[in-house]
Amino acid sequence: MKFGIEFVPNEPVTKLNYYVKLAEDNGFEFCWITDHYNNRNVYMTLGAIASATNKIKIGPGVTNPYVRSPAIAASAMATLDELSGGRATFGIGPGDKATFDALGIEWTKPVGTVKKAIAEMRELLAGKRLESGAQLAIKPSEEIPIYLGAQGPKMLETAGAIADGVLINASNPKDFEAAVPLIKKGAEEAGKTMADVDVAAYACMSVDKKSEKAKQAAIPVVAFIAAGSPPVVLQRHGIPAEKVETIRAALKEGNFGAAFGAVDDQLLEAFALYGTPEEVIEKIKALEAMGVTQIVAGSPIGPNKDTSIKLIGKHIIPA
Ligand SMILES: C[C@H](OP(=O)(O)OC[C@@H](O)[C@@H](O)[C@@H](O)Cn1c2nc(=O)[nH]c(=O)c-2cc2ccc(O)cc21)C(=O)N[C@@H](CCC(=O)N[C@@H](CCC(=O)O)C(=O)O)C(=O)O
Repeated sequence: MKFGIEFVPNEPVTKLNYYVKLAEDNGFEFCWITDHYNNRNVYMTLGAIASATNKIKIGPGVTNPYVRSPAIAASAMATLDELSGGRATFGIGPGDKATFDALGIEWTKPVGTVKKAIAEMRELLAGKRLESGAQLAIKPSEEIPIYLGAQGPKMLETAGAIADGVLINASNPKDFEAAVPLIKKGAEEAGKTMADVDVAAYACMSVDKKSEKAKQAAIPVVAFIAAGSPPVVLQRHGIPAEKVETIRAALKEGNFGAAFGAVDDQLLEAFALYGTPEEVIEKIKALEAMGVTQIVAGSPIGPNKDTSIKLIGKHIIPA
């Protein structure tokens, strides 16, 4: 099993550098930096991380083809690859509607747009010229792996067909029971096998020596995940729509006490990997049995990031 870690660049980059170096020293193989326009710039953050680390693979987890063209993203990734000594990995997804509404960007044909962007990036990163005439003057040292952030069925099939890996915002085996056959279908139709696709559980993770402390730290993140989950996901986990409606309404009013108070064990089991290292190891085994090959420790990571990164490095990664 590979291990990655996700950071949202919503705190000073110098602090992120510290956490990523700590993750590298504790055996994490990948670092994924989220990309939302209102946070610190993903590529400037990655450039700083490249200079602060020397082993961990680093990249956006995930950007999208609407806010930057494939040529601009390819230039950024070739630069990151040079800066990091060949450790660049690229994560791209269709982005989300709220972002594009705020930026006045029309969000059309997400599957087709992502497909085209990945094809153009592969061409550009191989030093080739696009039909448009675009061509990079810088070529990366190694082929940069391209991961697709996906949840929907068509996007999952597309990931299997054209990507080296897929980053799925999910923490429960039921989600991978549904996703892996779609990824497999896409891979096989493209003449690939599942061995060619790194299936990553981009999980809400919370680890602590005390299970209750880990659980409390996961609750706020689970509230937002539950509120943003489509009906198909709620049905998959047998979660009544009205339970999530209560949380959605409370979050909308800014009543975080009521929203977090409505998060119960059913929601925690569905949307988080939480508990003591021993408890989380058991949950990871269940994900592995469903075909997951990378665990990405996503927010909150635990009640205390430092402690949790060290606990994961000491007890979970070697297990
Ligand atoms: C577009 C959407 O795809 P989706 O995979 O479900 O998208 C949900 C998320 O993956 C997407 O919002 C990601 O960008 C969210 N996301 C992040 N989004 C961000 O903006 N920033 C991040 O840092 C980020 C990180 C991240 C990490 C992991 C992950 O899994 C997702 C992450 C969807 O609806 N797909 C459906 C239908 C799409 C479809 O059929 N569209 C047609 C036509 C539709 C039309 O007419 O427009 C087409 O595209 O051609 C499907 O896959 O079946």
